[in-house]
Amino acid sequence: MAMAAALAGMAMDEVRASAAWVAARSSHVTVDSEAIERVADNMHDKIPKIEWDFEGIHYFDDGPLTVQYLFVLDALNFCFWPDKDLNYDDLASGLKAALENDKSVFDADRLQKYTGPELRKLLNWPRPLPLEDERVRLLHEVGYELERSFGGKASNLVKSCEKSASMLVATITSHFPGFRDHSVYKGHQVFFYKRAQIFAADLFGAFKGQGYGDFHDITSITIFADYIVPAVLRELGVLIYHSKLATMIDSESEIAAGSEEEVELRACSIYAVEKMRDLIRLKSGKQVLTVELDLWLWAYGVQRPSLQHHRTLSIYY
Ligand SMILES: Nc1nc2c(c(CN[C@H]3C=C[C@H](O)[C@@H]3O)cn2[C@@H]2O[C@H](COP(=O)(O)O)[C@@H](O)[C@H]2O)c(=O)[nH]1
Repeated sequence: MAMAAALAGMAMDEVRASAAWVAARSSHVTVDSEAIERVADNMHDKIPKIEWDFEGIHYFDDGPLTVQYLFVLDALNFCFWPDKDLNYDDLASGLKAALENDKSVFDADRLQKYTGPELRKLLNWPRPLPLEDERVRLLHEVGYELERSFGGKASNLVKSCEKSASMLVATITSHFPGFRDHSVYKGHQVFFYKRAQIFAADLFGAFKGQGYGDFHDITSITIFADYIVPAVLRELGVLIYHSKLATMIDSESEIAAGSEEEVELRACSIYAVEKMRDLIRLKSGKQVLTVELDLWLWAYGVQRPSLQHHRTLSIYY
C-alpha cells in the first residue's frame, strides 16, 4: 500500500508539473498574467458557489448505485459537439432515466455486452452517438475491469482508495486504459486525467464531501481540461490565441488530437487556473478549491453557447 500511496501522490503533481512545462514553451496560446491578476482582483470575494447538480440532471440515492452511475457517466463524458443537439446533460439525464427504469442496467456483466444501438436506446437518442464505437468499447472495459478487480462495483474501487482523490485517480488510470488521458508534447509526456479527476469531483459534489465523496486531498485536483473551460478563459482574456489558432477555432476547423495546439489549449488552461487559485488565496487569505473554480468556469461557459470552442475528436474530453 505504501508504494500505491506514493504513486498516487504523484498523479496530480504530474498533471500540474507537465501543464507548467507546456505553458513555458507554448507558441499557439499565451497565458496573460495581468488578466489572471485582474480576474483574481475582481472575483476573489465573489466567485459564485455553484451547486454541483445545478441543472438537476444527475441520479442520486446516497448509496453505491450513485457511485456506479457516476463512474459510467464519466466513462462516457467526452466529445458531444459533433452532434449539435447533443450535450452533457443529455448523457447525464439519459443514464439517470435508464437507471431509474432498471436498477441493474449498470451491473458489470451488462456493461460488458452493450452494443451501439443498445446504448443509443438506453439514452433515448435517435441516431448514432459521436464516437459510438469507442463509447461502447469503454463501457465494456469498465464492466470487465470492475468485475475482475473490484467485485463489479465502482463503490469498491472508491473504498480501496483510502479517502484520497489522488489515489483514486492513480487507481483508475492504472486499471482502466480508457482513462489514461495524456499526450506527448515536444517529446515530453503531458498528463491531463480529465475524466478520472472529474469522477473524484463528481463524488465530492454529489455526496457533499461525505461518505463516498470524502477526500482529505480534494485540493490536489486540477481543472478538467475540456473544450468549454479554455473558451471561457479566452473570453476572460486569460488565454490569448495566436492568429492561426484563433482562425481555426473561429472557423470551426477540427484540431487534431495530440497536436501542439490541442495540448497547449488544455495545458495552458490548467496552468492558468492554478495561478488564479494561488492569487485568490493570496488576496483573500481564503483557500479556494480548483473544483469550485472549474464548476464556476464550466457553468459560465455552457450558459453561453455562442462561445466558440476548439473541436478535437477525443475520447478524453
Ligand atoms: N471542466 C469541466 N468540463 C465538464 C464538466 C462537465 C459536467 N460536470 C457536471 C458536474 C457537476 C455539474 O452538475 C456538471 O453538470 C462536463 N464537462 C465537459 O464539458 C463538455 C461538454 O459540453 P457541452 O457539449 O456543452 O455539453 C465536454 O468536454 C465534457 O466532458 C465540468 O464540470 N467541468
